[in-house]
Amino acid sequence: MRIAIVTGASSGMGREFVRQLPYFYHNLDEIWIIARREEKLAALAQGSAVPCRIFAGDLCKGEIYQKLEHALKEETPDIRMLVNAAGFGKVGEVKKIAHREPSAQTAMIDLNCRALTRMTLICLPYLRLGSRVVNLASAAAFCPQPSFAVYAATKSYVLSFSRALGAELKRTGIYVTAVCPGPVATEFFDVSGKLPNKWKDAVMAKPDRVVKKALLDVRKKKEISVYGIAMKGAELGAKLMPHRVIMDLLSN
Ligand SMILES: NC(=O)C1=CN([C@@H]2O[C@H](COP(=O)(O)OP(=O)(O)OC[C@H]3O[C@@H](n4cnc5c(N)ncnc54)[C@H](OP(=O)(O)O)[C@@H]3O)[C@@H](O)[C@H]2O)C=CC1
Ligand SMILES: N[C@@H](C=O)C(=O)O
Repeated sequence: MRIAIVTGASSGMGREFVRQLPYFYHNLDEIWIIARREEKLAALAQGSAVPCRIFAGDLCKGEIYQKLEHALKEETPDIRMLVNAAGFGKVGEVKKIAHREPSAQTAMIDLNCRALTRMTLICLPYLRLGSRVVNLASAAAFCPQPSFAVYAATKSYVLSFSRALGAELKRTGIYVTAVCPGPVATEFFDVSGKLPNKWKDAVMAKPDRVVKKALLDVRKKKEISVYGIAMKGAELGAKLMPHRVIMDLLSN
């Protein structure tokens, strides 16, 4: 059985991957979709061109992994693609977020880093020649971001992990792509709170476009997928400019 697994499938870019995957992979038997909101997953499954298997659960808790591992052992599928899209951010200074929502920042690390890693480790034995791992990092991975500190740090982890894993797996014909968009119009900002920088509104991208570009880059076996000229500029800027200068710019 040939499958794709998508976390964070109930909204935003995860959902968009599920919608677009059948056009990029014509021979998928199933897409396994993961998130907490079962009703959203059910609605997505209903309109899907490929049968979807729903795994409803919290990736910060153990139960969902047990369900998934059980299903993997039963089916021994060929995972053509794992998309790790589940993630969230919180805007604000570290101390203020800690006061307002004491567990939010460690929960961010649990989901954005720990859960993504755990999903990858569980799926690795089922990846074959030509399989892909697609990790949703962010342009926030390129440089530390005041008022987005923990979030940007988790995304640096995702980018670093993805690149190193990709280097390890390349010889086995498995390719890893870190997707690094700037702001994308999804439910992300309902959870994260108001954008820290006004210019981000001006470069807000549409999720279907970001995901289409990501899937094209995945096909090309690209290590990093960056959507749009503004974020390509941000990537280059973070390579050329001292991060202290960028952090000062972001703070103003
Ligand atoms: N939007 C943006 O500007 C950008 C987003 N990203 C990254 O892209 C990824 C997707 O974000 P995006 O689509 O924008 O955001 P959304 O908020 O639309 O989607 C987040 C997804 O993660 C799932 N999720 C959240 N918490 C958990 C949990 N504990 N267990 C299981 N699933 C969970 C949500 O489902 P549910 O609530 O049903 O569990 C939802 O499906 C994230 O990693 C984000 O950091 C990167 C760059 C830019
Ligand atoms: N890239 C976005 C989040 O990941 C942002 O900078 O708002």
